[in-house]
Amino acid sequence: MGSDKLKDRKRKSEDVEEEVSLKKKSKKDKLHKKEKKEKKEKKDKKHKKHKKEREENRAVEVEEKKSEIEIDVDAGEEVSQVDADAFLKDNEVKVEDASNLGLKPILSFDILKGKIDSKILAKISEFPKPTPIQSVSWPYLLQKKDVVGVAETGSGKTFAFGVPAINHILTTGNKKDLQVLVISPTRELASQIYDNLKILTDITGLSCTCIYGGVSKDEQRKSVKTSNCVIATPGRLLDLMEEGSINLSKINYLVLDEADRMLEKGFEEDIKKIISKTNSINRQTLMFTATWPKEVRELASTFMKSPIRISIGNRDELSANKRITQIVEVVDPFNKEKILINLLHKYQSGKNANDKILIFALYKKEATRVEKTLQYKGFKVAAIHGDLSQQQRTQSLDDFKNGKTNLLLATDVAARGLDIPNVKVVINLTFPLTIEDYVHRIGRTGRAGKTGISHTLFTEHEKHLSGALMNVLRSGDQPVPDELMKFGGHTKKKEHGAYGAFFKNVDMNVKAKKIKFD
Ligand SMILES: Nc1ncnc2c1ncn2[C@@H]1O[C@H](COP(=O)(O)OP(=O)(O)OP(=O)(O)O)[C@@H](O)[C@H]1O
Repeated sequence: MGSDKLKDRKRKSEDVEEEVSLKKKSKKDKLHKKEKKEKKEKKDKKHKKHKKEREENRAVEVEEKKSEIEIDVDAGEEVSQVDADAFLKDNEVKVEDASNLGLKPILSFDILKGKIDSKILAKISEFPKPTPIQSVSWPYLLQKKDVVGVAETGSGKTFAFGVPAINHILTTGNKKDLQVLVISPTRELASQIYDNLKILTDITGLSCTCIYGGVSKDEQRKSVKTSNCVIATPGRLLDLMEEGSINLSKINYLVLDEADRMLEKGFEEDIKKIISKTNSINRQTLMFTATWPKEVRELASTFMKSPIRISIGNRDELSANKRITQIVEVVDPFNKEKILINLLHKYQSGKNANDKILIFALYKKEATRVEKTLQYKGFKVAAIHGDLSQQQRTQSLDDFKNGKTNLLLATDVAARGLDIPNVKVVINLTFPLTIEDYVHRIGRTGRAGKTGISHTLFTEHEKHLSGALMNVLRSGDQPVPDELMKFGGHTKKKEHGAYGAFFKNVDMNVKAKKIKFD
């Protein structure tokens, strides 16, 4: 009997165990099923989302095809072949165009009559004639081609991409959509491009927004909702994208201004993320710059469809604008500030007492120190560098532009693109980290056909760039000082002798550029 009871208890306990195990199994099964169901739902949802996106893109494509106006902007009969050839030769224009369209340049604004919006045309016709980069790029851009435009500093690249951009909104897709995006490396440059494009959007009843960091997001979030055109720096743009305040899916005209800088390490990943959210099917992509190093060309082509490559002046060799007189003085690094003060007295004396001078330092700390020294010596100087608030930066630039101060001390944040009227002299107190930056810095003078002077203090710390600098001097028909030649033909990119390589992402593994000597 005892053993029966034991058996019974054992059986019961086994039953309970089995039941528990069954329950566990069923629970596991249920969980598994639930997981499977959730996974399937997630997959379906993703699939549906992609399908919807594809359909939307296709709809945009169809819509655009329907509303696209064929613009025949070849200057055709209006410019004779002889005149076109002479123009291309005189301006050393190179057009690499795999499809051999061979469009003639637009040599006068009249040729654009009936081909672009009349209000835009009236506005730009306030200039005497298109600049060479405008003449050559407009026919291709108005035919919706991808274009890489390389032309010297101050040669009117902003309207080269800006005029077709605003005309594009008027002739393509839905006029309410956000179609044009211009990306720029600095806040000041974004704001300047905005000022230029806003002239065109205002007269055509369109809307434009500028997006950059250092200021409140609220206004930007609001105005982007009703904008057709956005000019942005990458950081703030990504910020607004991530929080869902801006949708780039209808962007079909994308410009990278200062394109080589935008494709450098440090910006590259951001740019990839941004571009991936634009309309990949119908996007016209443009890259404009004054310097186009080989290192970035391959990466650039991954974002473009059979781009037409236009260069004005011989841009294969890195060269500066020829209207700039380039003076290079080899100096002892410890004497630089004393020499600077003498130079300021020299360039701002007599009838030139009010001339605008832009001084470049390499680092924020250096700029702050030199600013204090200059103030102590009685100079009225404004400054732009990364340690200042956006409000202070904007104020400094405004004061310099409107002549409240005639001295501006800046880091490379002001090297590219800034169009400040009548800068007479650029002084490089400390040489930049790359030769491209040198070309951009000195390009703040000698703009829009004017002449200018650049005065560079070169020290042994920068001797690795002496060869590259000599080439730029030679290609600009400028004398090469004997003291510079003493450094030989070094062309290797390496960290700055005095400050190291902490200015920006400098890839020390990148092979040195091969630069030929005469
Ligand atoms: N067709 C034109 N004729 C005369 N001036 C022009 C013309 N188009 C633009 N400009 C003026 O030329 C100046 C320089 O133009 P912009 O700032 O576009 O130069 P950029 O080529 O972009 O220079 P950077 O390489 O330094 O960015 C501006 O003040 C602009 O208003």
